[in-house]
Amino acid sequence: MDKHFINNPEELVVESLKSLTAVNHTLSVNEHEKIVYYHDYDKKKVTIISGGGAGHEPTHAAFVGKGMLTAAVSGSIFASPSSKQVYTGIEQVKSDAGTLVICKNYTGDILHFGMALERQKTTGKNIEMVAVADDVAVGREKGGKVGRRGLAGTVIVHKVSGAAAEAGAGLQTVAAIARHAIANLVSIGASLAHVHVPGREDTDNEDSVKHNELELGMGIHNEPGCRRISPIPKIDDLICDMLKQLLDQNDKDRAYVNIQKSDEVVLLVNNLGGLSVLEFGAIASKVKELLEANYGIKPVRILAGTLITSLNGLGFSITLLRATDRLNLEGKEWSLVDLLDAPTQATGWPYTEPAPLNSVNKLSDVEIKDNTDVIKSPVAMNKEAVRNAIINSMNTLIEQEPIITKYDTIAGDGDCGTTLKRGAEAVLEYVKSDKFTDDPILMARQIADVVENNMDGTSGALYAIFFHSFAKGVSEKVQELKKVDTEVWAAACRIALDTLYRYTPARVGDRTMCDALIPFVDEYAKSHDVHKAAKAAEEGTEKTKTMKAKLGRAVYVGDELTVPDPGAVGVASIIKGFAK
Ligand SMILES: Nc1ncnc2c1ncn2[C@@H]1O[C@H](COP(=O)(O)OP(=O)(O)O)[C@@H](O)[C@H]1O
Ligand SMILES: O=C[C@H](O)COP(=O)(O)O
Repeated sequence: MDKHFINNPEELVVESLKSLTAVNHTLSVNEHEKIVYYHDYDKKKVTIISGGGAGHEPTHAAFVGKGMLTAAVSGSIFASPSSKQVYTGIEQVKSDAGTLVICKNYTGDILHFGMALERQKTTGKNIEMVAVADDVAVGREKGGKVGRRGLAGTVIVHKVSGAAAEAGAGLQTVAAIARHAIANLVSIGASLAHVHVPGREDTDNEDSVKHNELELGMGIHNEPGCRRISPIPKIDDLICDMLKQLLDQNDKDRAYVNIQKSDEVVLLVNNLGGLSVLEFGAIASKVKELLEANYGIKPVRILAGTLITSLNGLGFSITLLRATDRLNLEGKEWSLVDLLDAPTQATGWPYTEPAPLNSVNKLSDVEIKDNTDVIKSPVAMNKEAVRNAIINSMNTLIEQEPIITKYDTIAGDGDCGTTLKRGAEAVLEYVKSDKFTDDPILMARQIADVVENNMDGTSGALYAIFFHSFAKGVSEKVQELKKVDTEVWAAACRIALDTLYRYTPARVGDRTMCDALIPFVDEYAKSHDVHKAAKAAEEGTEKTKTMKAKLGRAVYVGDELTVPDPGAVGVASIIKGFAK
């Protein structure tokens, strides 16, 4: 997708950096050198500076804050900042205790950060530098002298380093902790598409990721990974493939960290910027499950979120940190998990209350027992007659699904027909099962439960309200009248409609399902004649063709509607089936 609101890359970077100082009052920004820094830092503690190309936000500037980075330097999109920028950044947060420079293992970063480091050393600065290389996608052979790329593990190094510095560790200790973390990190990504860099020509070409394929191990600058996969695999298969790349010790080309189920493992699932929160959440959940199912690894910490992106990259990455070892430095035992748990004011860090190691959920899910509160009917109904009537009704509704879908595609979002069909099929399954009962009160409640559990959207809600109230009405009327006949059904419908009125302002003339339901209930309550009532519903539905919608999505479509309201067609179909 090469559509952007802002196409000037330079403006993008600076304005994005400024946004961080807007949301975090402890930060300042040097716009000219594109440096975000924590201005209240303690000059007696080690400062941590990182940076790199823009386009990976929140990395790095959103990780600036007490307890994490002291400063971050941004280059242009996907390009390293200059050594002058880095030099300035180090100067900006110089400290008596020294500075640790963290960069990702990309040639531009290594050179520019390295040059700045050397220049700073000539001034006598106490300064160290580490380069993060956690990507396993490009194995040893292909990686050659360049080595592994830096991915989401970089953020973990930011955090453990910043926490150690905040705890007062000396520079050599902080650097050792950073190096230890780097040596225990493995990451891999998967992407469905390349990203477009704002301001650049459209980059679609014959090498672009095709619609039916994905790139396993794609880098965060559209770099190739280990292979293309087509067709796109099921997510479970893809995750298993990715976990194998991370954990398979038989793969000598990329077995970088030997992680066993006895280890303390931190899992980071990272959104590369373009996955919906919905889809990303599902992926993160599956990664956790498959890591445990296939490797017996239950992470002691799970981080999930958008931590290092590739602009709006349609993909995700998995990072594992082997956090088992404790480092004994400066007379203290340093735990990577404790350092990850330490608080920070950096707004980009997905802080959650640290759970005790290996804690388990203490609460069990409450279980609602089916219909234990239902009063037993004093009378039985003609079970087969009612079953057949319901079957006729549901089959009629199912037959109408295509036309309802057609109308809702025009007047709504096209899902009304399938919603109703799904509900009808579930009701059919119930009435044909041995759960179907001759107890009218229990039967009405079970129908309501089936509707509620199988229909969603507006229809699902309205039908569930109606049928739960209908069940309540059946219970009241059967106990009052000690019989089961059309008088009871009609009275229960009236009670149900009166309840529905409390949840929707829809009345006749508003172009909704109520244009069929209200005439039906009125006629049925008056004549107890389902055929007359079905006709009334049909007529009410026909009138919706010329109505102006006052409720539902049809309101947005405007006045040019000539089709009947899909919801009303649904109601009329149900009743028509009963009248057969
Ligand atoms: N406020 C409302 N009250 C009564 N019926 C409504 C209302 N809003 C929508 N409807 C009915 O719901 C139908 C659409 O159902 P459905 O597709 O489930 O809605 P949605 O797409 O909003 O979830 C409409 O045709 C109309 O008959
Ligand atoms: O954003 C990417 C890196 O930070 C820098 O990449 P580069 O080495 O191509 O300049």
